[in-house]
Amino acid sequence: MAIDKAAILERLKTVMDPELHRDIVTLNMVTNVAYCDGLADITVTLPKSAAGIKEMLEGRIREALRELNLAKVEVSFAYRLTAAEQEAATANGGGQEQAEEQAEQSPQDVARASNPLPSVKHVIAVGAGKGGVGKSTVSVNLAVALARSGAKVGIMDGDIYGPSLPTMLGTDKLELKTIGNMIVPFEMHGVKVTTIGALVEDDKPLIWRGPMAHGAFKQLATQTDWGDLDYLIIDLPPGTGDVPLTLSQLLPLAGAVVVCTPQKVAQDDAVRALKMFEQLDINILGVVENMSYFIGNDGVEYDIFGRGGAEMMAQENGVPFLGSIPINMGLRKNSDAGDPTANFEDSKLGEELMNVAKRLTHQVSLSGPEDWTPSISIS
Ligand SMILES: Nc1ncnc2c1ncn2[C@@H]1O[C@H](COP(=O)(O)OP(=O)(O)OP(=O)(O)O)[C@@H](O)[C@H]1O
Repeated sequence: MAIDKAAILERLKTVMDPELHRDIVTLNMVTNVAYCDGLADITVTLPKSAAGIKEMLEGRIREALRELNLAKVEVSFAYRLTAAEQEAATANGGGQEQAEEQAEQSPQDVARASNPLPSVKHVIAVGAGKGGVGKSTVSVNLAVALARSGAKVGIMDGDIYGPSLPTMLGTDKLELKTIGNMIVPFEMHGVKVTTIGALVEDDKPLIWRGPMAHGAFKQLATQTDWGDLDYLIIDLPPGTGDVPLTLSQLLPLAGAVVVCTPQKVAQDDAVRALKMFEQLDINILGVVENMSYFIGNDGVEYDIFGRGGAEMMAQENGVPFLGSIPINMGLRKNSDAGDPTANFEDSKLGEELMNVAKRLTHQVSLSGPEDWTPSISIS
């Protein structure tokens, strides 16, 4: 068998990242492969925070290349700094050169260089480690809260496997319009909305293979006529799959919000989502604790799932906490009825939702370059 760079890359595609369960080539971690006369030289670039998996990865790489019978394999590691780490290195004096040397092209660098949505100021992804924790509910209510505060807001159903936005925003009976090859977004509750749900038949199972998922997501994001937006919220599918990877390479993000319920099992999955965003070089804007507590008819607050669990998880992982949303029957009913505006007529719930949005805009203002000031202020 002829050995060349392509053959080495093929073998490296069998090496999986232990956290993300995807291969290191697809994750863009293999930043250099050189081969000559039986000697292979491989460079793997990791986020600094993943330095601990270096030995394990090296072992897996050597194992994967064994069947090529190479005379010698050199594996070296480089580390990618987050934007905050690069700034800190520069501020510490003399660190810039080192930071530049270490900074490889991350998926977000690629997205920043070719931003297909320059009229959108801040793209915010909303993700969760697992389904059913209220990711779509939080996405919708954040979008409406931001719009009620005067911002121009769009929301996109990136949950291409199980779109909930048509029901939650009441667009399910509406017909999608296009002009030329551009989708005209619905305008509901003060928010521009686009969803894969409008492009496929109801009740049809949505099965996408990797490249199809990539194409559907890309088309929805870039072929919607968003106009000027302050915020574009993207409701991601649950877990750590193809879509976040596509997103990280496609759009420069202000960051990601991770939704989590308080239970320990939900926290473990949310930590996986945090790690995924970190590895894709996506800034974490914060964690939202959904279904935090329940207020009974007796007015007593019941901590059904262990209120505060997600906040503690956020603290332990050094990421901001954006606030708690209670279990609320009205919230569920309004979601089913496609009427999120009604959530803001309940003073306690409305206040909680507005507070989460306020903290989010604060984190966004901290996340970007200095000229990225948020265009609204929520009091
Ligand atoms: N705080 C809450 N109080 C009451 N009901 C809620 C709350 N949050 C979510 N729900 C309800 O829970 C169900 C699941 O919520 P949602 O669809 O937002 O979850 P999800 O994490 O997006 O799920 P998936 O990713 O599997 O689509 C919905 O019926 C929603 O109305």
